[in-house]
Amino acid sequence: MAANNGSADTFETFQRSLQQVEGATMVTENDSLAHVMMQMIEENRRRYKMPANLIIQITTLQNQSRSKETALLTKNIGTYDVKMRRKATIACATLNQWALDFEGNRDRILESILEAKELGAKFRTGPELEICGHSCEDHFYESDTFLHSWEVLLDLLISPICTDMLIDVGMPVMHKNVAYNCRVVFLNQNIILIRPKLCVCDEGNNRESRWFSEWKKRRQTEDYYLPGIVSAVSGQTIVPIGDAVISTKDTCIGFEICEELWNPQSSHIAMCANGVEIICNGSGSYTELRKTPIIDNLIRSTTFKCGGCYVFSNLRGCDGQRIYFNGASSISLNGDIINRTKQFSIQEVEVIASTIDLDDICTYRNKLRLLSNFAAASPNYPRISIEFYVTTAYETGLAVSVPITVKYLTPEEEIEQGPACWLWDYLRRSEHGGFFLPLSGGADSSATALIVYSMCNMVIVAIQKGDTKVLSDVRKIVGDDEYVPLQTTELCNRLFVTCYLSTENSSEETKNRAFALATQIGSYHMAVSIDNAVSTVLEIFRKVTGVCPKFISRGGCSRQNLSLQNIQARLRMVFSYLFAELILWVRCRPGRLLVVGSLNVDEALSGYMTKYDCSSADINPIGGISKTDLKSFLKHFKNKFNIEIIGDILNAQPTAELDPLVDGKIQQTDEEDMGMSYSELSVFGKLRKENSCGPYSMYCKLIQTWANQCSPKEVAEKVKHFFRCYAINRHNMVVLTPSYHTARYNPDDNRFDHRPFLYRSNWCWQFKAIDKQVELQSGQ
Ligand SMILES: Nc1ncnc2c1ncn2[C@@H]1O[C@H](COP(=O)(O)OP(=O)(O)OC[C@H]2O[C@@H]([n+]3cccc(C(=O)O)c3)[C@H](O)[C@@H]2O)[C@@H](O)[C@H]1O
Ligand SMILES: Nc1ncnc2c1ncn2[C@@H]1O[C@H](COP(=O)(O)OP(=O)(O)OP(=O)(O)O)[C@@H](O)[C@H]1O
Ligand SMILES: NC(=O)CC[C@H](N)C(=O)O
Repeated sequence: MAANNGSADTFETFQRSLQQVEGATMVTENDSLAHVMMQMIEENRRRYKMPANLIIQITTLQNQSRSKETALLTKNIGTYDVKMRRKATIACATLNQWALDFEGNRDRILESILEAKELGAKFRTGPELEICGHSCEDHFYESDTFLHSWEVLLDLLISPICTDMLIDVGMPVMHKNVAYNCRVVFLNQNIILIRPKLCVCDEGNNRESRWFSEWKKRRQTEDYYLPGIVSAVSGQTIVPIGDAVISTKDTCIGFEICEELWNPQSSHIAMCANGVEIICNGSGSYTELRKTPIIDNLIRSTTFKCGGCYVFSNLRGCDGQRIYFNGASSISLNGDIINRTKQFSIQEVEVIASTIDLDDICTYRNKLRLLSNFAAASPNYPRISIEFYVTTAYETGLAVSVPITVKYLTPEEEIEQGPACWLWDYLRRSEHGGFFLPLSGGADSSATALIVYSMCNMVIVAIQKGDTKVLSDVRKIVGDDEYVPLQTTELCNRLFVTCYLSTENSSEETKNRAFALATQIGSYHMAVSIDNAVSTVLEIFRKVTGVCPKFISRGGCSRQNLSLQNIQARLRMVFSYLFAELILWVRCRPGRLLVVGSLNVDEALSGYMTKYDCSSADINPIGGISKTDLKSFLKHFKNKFNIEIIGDILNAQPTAELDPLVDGKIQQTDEEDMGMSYSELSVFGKLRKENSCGPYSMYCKLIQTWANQCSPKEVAEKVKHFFRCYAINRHNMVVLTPSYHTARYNPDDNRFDHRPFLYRSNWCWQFKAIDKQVELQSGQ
């Protein structure tokens, strides 16, 4: 029987809710308190068309104890606010997608949706272009890429995993023959909105405007005609495409796509001023040293200035390019970061969810008088309204997420982890059996070896944490279905072959250092003499020409000297490829190894390298890192992993060891050969690329920076020498081994640093400008 004005089912639900409230006592149908409560429930239900269970649940909040009956009754009006609080759980996915891997991408998206549900979220957002992958590049010209993206979306629409959740995915969409980079928002098989990117990114490694146009019609939508395969399922023919926001029954959600956050006129400002409470940013932001705190600060300042919740969902992984997406997705509320995924991880799918009290946004914004006044005058946003609640009915027990303190990785830690993750993705995706590295015992190849070791360490940690995907990948790589790696050094031995390739000019010191490092990290190490090969090549030359080149120290000229150096260096490359191809065959394992190169930024810039020697490999994890940053990394690694030999490696003078030794001692040093120090090279490299300095402006900057150590004339000579070497050797950049993009000083000609490779190397006009300045300075 119903109690008074309440229906029987309302009363029962009320009873059940009370049972869940700690300290609450049971009530009978004729109980006076119950009577009042039932009246309230019914009234609220009528007035606000709210589901009964939601009202009951919130109402019982006030009913902690029957002994407080009077207090409760007098607080009836007050209960009103409590009932209206809106707590929403929002999920943000970080996914390791791969360009054109539609199947894998779909599965990872589904997994993330499942995880989001398990975390109690009613809304899930994901990274930019997650369906097709970010680095499809000129595949965005192909209609197949659009077709297959719709096919994946269809799979998502019909998947039972996706029901009763508002979902937002990233994919390319062609509208009126124009390609847009979009978010597609759907709910229960219906597409709610297609939101195209408003400003595309052409900075750094990004070339988005090559494939996508910006949606220029601000605050406008048009009809998008759905492909037949999607219409058949959703029953919709047209859906809105454009710059709009979504109104649910309880909040308003808006979208930005990656670069829009960086836009000085970000649309989140107008959206926030229009009452949009949750803004999702699906991102494809690649990593660079020291970049992550910059992104977090942008996000934090967004919600600090405008209030609201900003959900930044980034990609992770090497999706087929030199860049690495590092994850570090975050959820920010009213100026604080409240949740965040890891920066660098080999976990393919990582979902975070936060519960936020949306009323905290109203309160925060209401206090921002500047925003409120701006908002009062701001024009309206087109709203797509849906019959859906993002807030949850059973919210009383939901704890809201609180601000967290983010601990940022140091640049050294970024070098330890970023390239290691990139190598891991490259290895498993290219289906190789491991890596081969010519290990000289010098700083560069040793740093490279340590990055491979770091990769093995991350794999071990992930497996110990129960990551079955990582375990199955390792098993595939080593060709053993039963294999369970237990220790980093043991895994390193399976995945990593190092080789010291000596000539008569190699010293015992470097040989011993290479051996010691290999032993300490556990790599499968070999020491091979290539002297016979060098003499055989020279003998062929002698037979053909009748002469044989000599080192300067043995009476030859510099040309002969150089050729003798280059033979050794280039033969090392030949042997590296031979061993990489066959060493797994020798070890009775299937497959072959990837050759890893270890040329650094400064050598690339100055041209202190032999074209097609060990600088030519399959991939290079340190090709975008300067010697200065590499040395700090080595120091950090020594302390963190306790690898003693790194100390000796750091103390050694960098040397190519291509000139003859005298009494077993190294005569040649890199810095003497190059005529500049590595620290000077780091300065030149940064000014050239990051500050876009030509010779003249570099000189002008350095006469100030180096005022205490060099005269203007000396500065001029150093700058001129650098630019001469750079101009003569720029051709090397064209054939640079693909390397992990690390920093903004990267000289990679193929993607990041577009320059000619045939220069007038005397820079006569530019150098005259410098000379004039030197004269002026000297006359002062
Ligand atoms: N503008 C241009 N466009 C296209 N190609 C151009 C070119 N200018 C020269 N070339 C060609 O490029 C090639 C350059 O000669 P290449 O054989 O590379 O060698 P090269 O540049 O003559 O000398 C290599 C230098 O690197 C040093 N090195 C070598 C190996 C290892 C290390 C170490 O640090 O461990 C140092 C070595 O001591 C020497 O000083 C030649 O074939 C030349 O004709
Ligand atoms: N004896 C060697 N055995 C194996 N590889 C070598 C040997 N000498 C040179 N290499 C390869 O050639 C690359 C270029 O040599 P380079 O001297 O520039 O680097 P490094 O020896 O590692 O470091 P550093 O410049 O500090 O001496 C090395 O990184 C290494 O891969
Ligand atoms: N994909 C993008 O739009 C990149 C945006 C931004 N400039 C970044 O580097 O993170």
